[in-house]
Amino acid sequence: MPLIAIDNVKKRFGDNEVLKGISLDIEPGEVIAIIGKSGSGKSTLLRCINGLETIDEGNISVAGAKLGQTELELRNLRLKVGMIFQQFNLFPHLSVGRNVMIAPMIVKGTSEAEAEAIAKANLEKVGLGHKFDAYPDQLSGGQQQRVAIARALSMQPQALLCDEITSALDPELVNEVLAVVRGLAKEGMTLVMVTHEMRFAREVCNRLVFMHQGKVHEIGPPEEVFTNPKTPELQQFIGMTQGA
Ligand SMILES: Nc1ncnc2c1ncn2[C@@H]1O[C@H](COP(=O)(O)OP(=O)(O)OP(=O)(O)O)[C@@H](O)[C@H]1O
Repeated sequence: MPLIAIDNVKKRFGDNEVLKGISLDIEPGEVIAIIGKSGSGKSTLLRCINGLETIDEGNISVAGAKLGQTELELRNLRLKVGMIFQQFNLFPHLSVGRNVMIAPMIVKGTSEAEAEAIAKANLEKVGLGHKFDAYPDQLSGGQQQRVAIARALSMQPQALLCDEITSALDPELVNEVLAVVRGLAKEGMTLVMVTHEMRFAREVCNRLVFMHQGKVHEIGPPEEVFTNPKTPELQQFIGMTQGA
């Protein structure tokens, strides 16, 4: 059974139909990169999977449970699927450790002692165990994004959605974040990433989804998609991103 099943999903903003019938099954442990031009609907698709946007038609289910549209159902969904954004959105007045502890404590009622243990383990995992008591403004952007990853992991999600998580970083900080993602992929975490890091997508992802004008235009293993694009739209996109 797929972990995430997306079936003929349509999404409109006013007259603008942004997702025009997306179907995609994501298996447990798969690492999927979503690529495509600006405005093709990549972020909207991720936000629909996480219930941050409602859908107009179709179905999404996660771990066999259909994505409902009530606030409670969406909240339960967000417990299963974590999301990391371009902006790290850490609380500046809280220490790194508290930033990671707070979601499980508030959302799940995890005890402070348990939340601390989980936070420490996840900060270790992203290479920042020694920064537990530091504050976000004492960290580089790459380190802050790694804290955001630890924060998402602390909710013990079944899948992680990553929306251009390295786009706000200086180039020299990109690799430390991608290394963390690579580690998660190796451990078997299900990952769906919107990314412009083509080399990373090629090396780490099982499948690549090329979106064009609100549709899955091409899909397949990265080698196949990159070396044998079937449509002129993908050929043109690959030409645009060469060297990325
Ligand atoms: N909240 C919103 N209200 C109205 N229109 C929106 C909203 N969010 C997205 N859109 C529109 O939906 C379309 C797709 O946007 P989306 O952000 O999903 O594209 P994208 O492929 O992720 O692009 P980018 O690479 O630039 O982030 C765009 O035309 C955008 O203007």
